[in-house]
Amino acid sequence: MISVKVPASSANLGAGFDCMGVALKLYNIIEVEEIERGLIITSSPDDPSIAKDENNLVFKAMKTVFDEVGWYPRGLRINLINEIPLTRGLGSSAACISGGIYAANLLSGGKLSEEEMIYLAAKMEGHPDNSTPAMIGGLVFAVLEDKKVNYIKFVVPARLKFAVFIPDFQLSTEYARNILPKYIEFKDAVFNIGRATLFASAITTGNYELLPAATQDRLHQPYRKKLIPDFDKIVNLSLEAGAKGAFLSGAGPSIIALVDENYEIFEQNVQNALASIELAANWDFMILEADNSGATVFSVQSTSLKR
Ligand SMILES: Nc1ncnc2c1ncn2[C@@H]1O[C@H](COP(=O)(O)OP(=O)(O)OP(=O)(O)O)[C@@H](O)[C@H]1O
Ligand SMILES: N[C@@H](CCO)C(=O)O
Repeated sequence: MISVKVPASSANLGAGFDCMGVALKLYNIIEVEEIERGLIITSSPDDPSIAKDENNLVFKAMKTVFDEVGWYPRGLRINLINEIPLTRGLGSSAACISGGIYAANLLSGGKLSEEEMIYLAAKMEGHPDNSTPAMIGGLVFAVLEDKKVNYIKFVVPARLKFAVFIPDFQLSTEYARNILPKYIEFKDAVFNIGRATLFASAITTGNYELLPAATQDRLHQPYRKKLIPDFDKIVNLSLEAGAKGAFLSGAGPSIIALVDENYEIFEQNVQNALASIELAANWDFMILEADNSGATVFSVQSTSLKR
């Protein structure tokens, strides 16, 4: 059996719609082994929305690899141990896709290169901003081209923390993409190009004082925040508590605030604020560091059946 550990991820990071994302230290484990016949999928904790047949996202990702390399297991057992909350904007689908591709490549003899796996994952997800950090870790700037992903990975220092607010409701990426406008105004495009560029420079040079300005967005948040009644309250309480910027995580509904040093004081301020204001949803709150490793092998016992 092969066990693969794959991180959660947060896409967009404010202005970088579909091109910036970071892996986070919150993980799913995907255990796979070849069996004599059939497909057996188990999951813990279980969730009715997790398919146990060929429609399972991990299986579908694995199958893209088997089709690509022309090797198929006789049968397959997949066990999923899920820590990443589903459909909350923390890259649960990208973890399934990148982790499934990574596991299938190991099971089928490691024929694909890292670049090929990154491309397959981005193509399947439709954009590379979750799948690439889930595959290789770090904070990634990435663009999906015709046959490859062009990307740069930045190793995030432990000093930068990601305060994650997760509500008790789901918002599917598909729905949150469908409500976006087909066209945007030229001035809004200019607004975002400036902020995304500033963000990349600020993050890589450690100039965190620029982050409150650099995390502003006009491409997706103004439309999506209407689906998240507490959005402004959470962003404002984070900034008042000392965050260096706060934004929607991926397609939402989770919200992330960036925190530099003094994160214990920030955490205390946020807990006090959460206890004292009225919110429409219940929000879980946790402080995470970036994961700089991406998908990794957790353990390998035997791989595939003898042929
Ligand atoms: N552990 C899992 N096992 C199987 N399928 C999963 C698992 N986690 C997520 N999925 C699938 O992915 C879907 C959620 O994907 P979606 O893109 O809507 O949200 P997300 O990836 O959590 O958020 P975002 O892309 O904004 O970060 C679920 O409905 C389910 O079909
Ligand atoms: N960039 C994507 C991330 C969600 O998967 C979006 O915002 O729709």
